[in-house]
Amino acid sequence: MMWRSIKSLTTSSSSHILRRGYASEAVPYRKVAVLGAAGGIGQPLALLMKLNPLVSSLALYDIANTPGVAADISHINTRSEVYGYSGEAELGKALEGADVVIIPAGVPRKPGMTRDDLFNINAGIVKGLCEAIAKHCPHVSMELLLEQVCLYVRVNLDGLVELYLALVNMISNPVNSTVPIAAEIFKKAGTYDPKRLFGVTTLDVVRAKTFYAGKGKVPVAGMLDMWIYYTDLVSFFGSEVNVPVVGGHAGITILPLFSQATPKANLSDAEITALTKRTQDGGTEVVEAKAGKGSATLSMAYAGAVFADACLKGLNGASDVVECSFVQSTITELPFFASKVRLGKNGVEEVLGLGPLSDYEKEGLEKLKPELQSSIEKGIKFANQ
Ligand SMILES: NC(=O)c1ccc[n+]([C@@H]2O[C@H](COP(=O)([O-])OP(=O)(O)OC[C@H]3O[C@@H](n4cnc5c(N)ncnc54)[C@H](O)[C@@H]3O)[C@@H](O)[C@H]2O)c1
Ligand SMILES: O=C(O)C[C@H](O)C(=O)O
Repeated sequence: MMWRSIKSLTTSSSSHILRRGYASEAVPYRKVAVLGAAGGIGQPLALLMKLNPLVSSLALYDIANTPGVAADISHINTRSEVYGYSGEAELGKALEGADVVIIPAGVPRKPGMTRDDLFNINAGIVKGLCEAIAKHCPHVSMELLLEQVCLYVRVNLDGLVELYLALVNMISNPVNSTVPIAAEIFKKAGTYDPKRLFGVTTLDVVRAKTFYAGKGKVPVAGMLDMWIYYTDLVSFFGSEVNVPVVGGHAGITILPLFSQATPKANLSDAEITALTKRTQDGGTEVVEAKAGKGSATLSMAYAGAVFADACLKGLNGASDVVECSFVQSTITELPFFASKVRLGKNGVEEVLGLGPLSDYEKEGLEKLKPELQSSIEKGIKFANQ
């Protein structure tokens, strides 16, 4: 475990924490933990995070099978060091000092199931993991820290002052409920910071972009991105098409805003309706195609890696990073809502508004609210019972 001093934490986003000669001067030390790392999403996500040069240390945790995954991935000659942690007794070590914690732990759907059908199993898994996050890597704001300094700062065995902080990227379904569960667990532990909890809805955006580009006959990714991919992994993630997706992450709560898509494509109302439905049913399309062997894993790993990369860039001081995510929000009457979010050194720097909606999108927005509200309430109730 590599501990960080309070001095290094305060300077980490702008300069240099060098580790064993791997990092360049400009890249701060960053630890990413993946919980559920041996699973269908966890393995390819771990691979993509290993390719990300912003990652210094990669902690792979699962209830079983992580030693093999970690050994395998650790042989890849990229910057980060890889550690495998297996079983609950090792969870604390996996989490300690993490900057970003990604959670793809939990059971996936089978054909005929809704995401909410996963609630009974996944709610308990997420609750347990969030209790551990609250214990081992809670973030505290400077304000809270000054108020309650004794609670959150401790001196480690080497005499260094430690301050834990993490951005939590929740992938486990049903995201519309697991994010509120996490928020309640963190509140109970006194560590909740709404700027640091994210429901990962990037796969909806990824799908909307792909389907829109296909139908609108616009390039899905710039040639430059492809070229950079082969020459410089720093700029691996990126595409030309942009489509915001708002609401939540299940069925009609997924609301792609094709009226705001760029570049503009000439699509009829019927085509927009079909694209909206396909985006909302994208998860089910994969579940049915996999015919009982799980849900989206590879596209989700890509989406999870894109989102985690955005979080890391924000933490490192970039001020122009915008992604859609399901976060605590006041842009509608619902307490959590997915929309464009500007990321920065503190996680969420700004929850961006919805922008101008078409009549079709306004209708979709009103339709999704009752379902999203009830999924949020279900999560809150579960966490407090
Ligand atoms: N947010 C999204 O867009 C999105 C997309 C795809 C899948 N998902 C969800 O992600 C979850 C995982 O899907 P998958 O296909 O990787 O499933 P999977 O069954 O292949 O993998 C899940 C992994 O979680 C592990 N796990 C279970 N309990 C755990 C615990 N307490 N601590 C740590 N690890 C634990 C399992 O051992 C397994 O390795 C599902 O809930 C799925 O619905 C979300
Ligand atoms: O559909 C699922 O169950 C998995 C995931 O939420 C997805 O959108 O692919």
